[in-house]
Amino acid sequence: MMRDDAILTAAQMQDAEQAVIAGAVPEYALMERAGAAAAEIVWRSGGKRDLLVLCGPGNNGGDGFVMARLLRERGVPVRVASLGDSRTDSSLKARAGWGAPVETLADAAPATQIVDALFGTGLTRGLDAELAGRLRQFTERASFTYAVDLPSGVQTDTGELLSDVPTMGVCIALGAFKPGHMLQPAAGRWQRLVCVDIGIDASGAKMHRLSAPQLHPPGPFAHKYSRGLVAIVGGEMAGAGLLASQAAARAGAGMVRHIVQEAIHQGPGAIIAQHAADAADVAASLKDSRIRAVLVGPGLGREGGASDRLKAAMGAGHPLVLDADALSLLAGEGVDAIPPGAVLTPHEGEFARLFGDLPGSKIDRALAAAKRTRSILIYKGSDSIIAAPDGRAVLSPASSSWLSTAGTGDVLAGLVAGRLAVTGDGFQAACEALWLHGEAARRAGAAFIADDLLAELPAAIASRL
Ligand SMILES: NC(=O)C1=CN([C@@H]2O[C@H](COP(=O)(O)OP(=O)(O)OC[C@H]3O[C@@H](n4cnc5c(N)ncnc54)[C@H](O)[C@@H]3O)[C@@H](O)[C@H]2O)[C@@H](O)CC1
Ligand SMILES: Nc1ncnc2c1ncn2[C@@H]1O[C@H](COP(=O)(O)OP(=O)(O)O)[C@@H](O)[C@H]1O
Ligand SMILES: [K+]
Repeated sequence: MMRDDAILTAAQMQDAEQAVIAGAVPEYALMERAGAAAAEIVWRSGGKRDLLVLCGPGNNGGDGFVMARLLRERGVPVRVASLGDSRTDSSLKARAGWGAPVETLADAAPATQIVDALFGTGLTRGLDAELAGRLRQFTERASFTYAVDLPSGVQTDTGELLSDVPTMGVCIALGAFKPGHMLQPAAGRWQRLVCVDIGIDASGAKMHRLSAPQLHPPGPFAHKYSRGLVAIVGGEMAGAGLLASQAAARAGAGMVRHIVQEAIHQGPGAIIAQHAADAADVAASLKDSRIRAVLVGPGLGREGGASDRLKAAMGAGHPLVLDADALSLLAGEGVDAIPPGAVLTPHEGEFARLFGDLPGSKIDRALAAAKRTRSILIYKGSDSIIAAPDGRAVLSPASSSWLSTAGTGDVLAGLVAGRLAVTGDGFQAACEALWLHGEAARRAGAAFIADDLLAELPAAIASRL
């Protein structure tokens, strides 16, 4: 049955649909389910306001015809405009079920509500300019707008906009999310995204939407070491390391040591500053079998002894989180220098420096990089992706754009290290950290700075216990 966080590509969706059809559910029955579920959303949202359904030639258009029929039965004043003939058996059947006149897109008058059932997963190229323009006109004149499965013009598997796509009110994903529902720039093209069950089995999906984690308070016999000791190897810029240290501590680690280059104590008393002037000192500081995670990168710098400090951190044999300057330094050496099993947190620039110009969607690129390095990747951005070498991927729905401020990446890296120390599992730690990061940003509201995220973490964690 439907997992409400599964993400399927167009081809995987087709396979899932074929599996249901092979189980003796006719394709048209699936279309009826899709149309009924989408119609229910329109009904709840727009009630009896006048509605124009725009139908394309394929099964997306078929869903539109089913919606039109069902909403007419509920007393909604419905009109349908189509691009031309319906070209699939199921959509012809749905059109026959509508059984009323069909207008042309050129002649149809606007309406208070618009359903875009022009193209879904079968889109092969952008809408021609005239059609895209007409869709935009209808959308701009309507108060309620709905996209069936995907807004027409969105490439299902990459989230690219193949033609102009107006922002819709509600996007109704059918049966499972598609990559285009999570990836930019498509992911900004609606105000609300819902996924409706049409009875396909997505339990084998390897891609999921990031969901709220289940966290646990420390047990009664917990102590600071049992909860996880994190070491953060800093360098030139102590501020970034401090942000990361506090995030690691607030993520639930029992103790955080900030291994600093300059012997100046900065930051809250709970963070233990440990002076390590050079790489040998760093190596000595990390000779502690109680350490469960080492983070290196935030504030490390790239000059002077930064590279040696990085090597000392990587050589200590503890579970690793590599961020920021660590990634840039490693890019200079080639990806083979990255120890397998680490968690890497590159933004777009760091990713390009490390892996060059990989082909495919952002998901394809993240998965290829995870496989190549045998590491867990958080490929950051407004559509962050967590990828594992075994092909698992978790996609974050767009989080607060206020995160685009200096230091938020350091907070994320600290959260990953903290959760890694607690859980011992890089993939789980990445998922928990990314969710906490987004949730802290949501709670922080507008115009926050990276430090403000730290104060929101206890409440974000408390909400998931
Ligand atoms: N296959 C199934 O079992 C089900 C499919 N469903 C719906 O079917 C959709 C996929 O249906 P289809 O595979 O028929 O594809 P679509 O309905 O998305 O569109 C494909 C048709 O449009 C044409 N086309 C593509 N891009 C075009 C462009 N830019 N300009 C003009 N024509 C273009 C194609 O040649 C093809 O004829 C899903 O998104 C979903 O809405 C649902 O009914 C549920 C069941
Ligand atoms: N427009 C945006 N919308 C949502 N999240 C964003 C946006 N821009 C950046 N982020 C997030 O903010 C963080 C920024 O990290 P990074 O680029 O490493 O910055 P810094 O190194 O200054 O801390 C990442 O987690 C990234 O996913
Ligand atoms: K559509």
